[in-house]
Amino acid sequence: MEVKKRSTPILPWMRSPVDVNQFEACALNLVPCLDPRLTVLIIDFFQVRLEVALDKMGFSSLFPVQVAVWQETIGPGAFERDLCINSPTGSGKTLAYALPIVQKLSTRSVKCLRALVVLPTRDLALQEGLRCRFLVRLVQVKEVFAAIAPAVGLSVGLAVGQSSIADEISELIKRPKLEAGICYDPEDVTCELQSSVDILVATPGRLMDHINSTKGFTLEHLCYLVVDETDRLLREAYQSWLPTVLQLTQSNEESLFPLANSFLSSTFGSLKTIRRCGVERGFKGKPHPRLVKMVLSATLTQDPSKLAQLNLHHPLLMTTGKRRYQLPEKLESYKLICESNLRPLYLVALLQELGEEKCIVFTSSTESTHRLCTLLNLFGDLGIKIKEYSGLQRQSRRSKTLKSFREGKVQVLVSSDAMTRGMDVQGVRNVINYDIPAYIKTYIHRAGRTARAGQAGRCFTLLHKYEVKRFKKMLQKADNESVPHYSVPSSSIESLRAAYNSALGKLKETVESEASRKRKFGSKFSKLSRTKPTDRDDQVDWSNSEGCSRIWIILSLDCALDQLALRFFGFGSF
Ligand SMILES: Nc1ncnc2c1ncn2[C@@H]1O[C@H](COP(=O)(O)OP(=O)(O)OP(=O)(O)O)[C@@H](O)[C@H]1O
Repeated sequence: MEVKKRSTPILPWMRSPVDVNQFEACALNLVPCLDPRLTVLIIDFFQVRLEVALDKMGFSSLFPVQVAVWQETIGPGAFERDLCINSPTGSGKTLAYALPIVQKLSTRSVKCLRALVVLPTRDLALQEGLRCRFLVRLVQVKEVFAAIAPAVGLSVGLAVGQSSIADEISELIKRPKLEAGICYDPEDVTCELQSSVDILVATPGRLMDHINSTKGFTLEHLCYLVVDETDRLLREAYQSWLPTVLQLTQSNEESLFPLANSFLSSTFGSLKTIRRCGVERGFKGKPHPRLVKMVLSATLTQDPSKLAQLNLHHPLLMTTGKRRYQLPEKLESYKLICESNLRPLYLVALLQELGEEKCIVFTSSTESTHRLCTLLNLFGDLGIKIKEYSGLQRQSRRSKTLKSFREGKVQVLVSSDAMTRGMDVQGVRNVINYDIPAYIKTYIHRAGRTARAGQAGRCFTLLHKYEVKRFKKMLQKADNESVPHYSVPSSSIESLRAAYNSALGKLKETVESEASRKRKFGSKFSKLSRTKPTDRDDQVDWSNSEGCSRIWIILSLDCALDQLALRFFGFGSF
């Protein structure tokens, strides 16, 4: 009997997308209308100004998705429609939106906040793993803007809660110079506050903090809103940031009546913002003032109710190929079948085969990341530097590890899903799924840490024979019908057995001593929990009793798991 496929409802505009595959990379000197200041290095010795643009970033051409978006923004499309961009990991989505925005703003005369890029994050310490992956992504996005924006006189800011809110405010808002000895009216001072940035990359939590409490912070002049990692961002409300931003940027009546507008501006100052007007299909020739939106992901949601929240204007879907999920073109996927209890052994044999190539090993939880990394380091000298990268570690430690990995001082990172989205580390040749990912989206984002920017890469998944069917079905969703089998020579496995058994013995001791340390730390922690919070977005809210009790639960759970692993040393946790 033929099984009927369940069809997911899809929005009408999604049925006729622009296929990014139709576009070819384009040399920078052939990109139409590209501001020359963005392609050359400007050095101004007198003002000690060094501006780094695309050339200096090592970019000589635009990638297909960047060309496609350029066409719809600076090219004939002229930003007439909101864009939904679904393009594989590592295909260059960041520059695809950064470049047209910077080009468009390059002619602005007054500095004010005109472009906002929002990326997801979590505010609770329990979800630190998720926070850290997005924090890295946020910084990367800011760096892309910061590499091109100064060349045309624009400045970029970051609002993520890494520094104190006071420091962030001083970076984002310019205060008027006040002369000593003069008494100023606070209202006058507030009126004089100005934005120090044209473009802001922000997390929803910190954005809301600035909207609610930072004097001089306004979205009144916002022209461009980018929602990166859209599917993740729309999954949660994040303090209702989206309805708030949409409401604050709604075109008000006066922008439809230029005379009223000029009256207001002459009364209240020289700066006025008239939202873009476009005469478009479906608007019966009426101007439609609006904020331009660009939403992006490698796994863009097709859920109508989620997309409706964005209030998109005549949206245009830009996607790669026919399938919703696409893997990078030069990614090779392999499966490696082994018994569950021998997985560490197979992993070590595989790592030895891969030699010094940069590699990320993904596990399904922070706990198994920790144990696996500890075990690998107890194997004796493998000749490979292996480090843990997990949400249970301090931010400073993670940053240090990531730096060493980028510099090639560490070859293997063992990570939970803390690194799956957005992380861009050059030269990662291999990704290994030590635990099979639960969803195709997770597979895509994990595998997407390699084979970036048109480079080749491999993704290995360790599987028990009973998992093969599920794995195959999952990869079919990304049009990956056959995943070749990768075999490790049995001689390699045999030669590692003795080292494995000894490593397991040492792991038992390590786990025991860690468990007792954690118990001690736990009692200290209860005293600590009464200390005062410093910054909401940055740290755990210690005053929040729910936050504290949740941390307690995770610590006790971790101790319990340690106990369990010791008792049943069949390594269920691996
Ligand atoms: N035109 C270009 N020429 C050369 N390299 C580029 C170009 N555009 C982007 N890159 C590089 O490609 C890599 C991937 O870019 P980016 O992080 O923007 O991809 P992405 O599509 O956002 O990936 P993900 O979905 O995983 O976040 C980066 O290292 C970036 O520096």
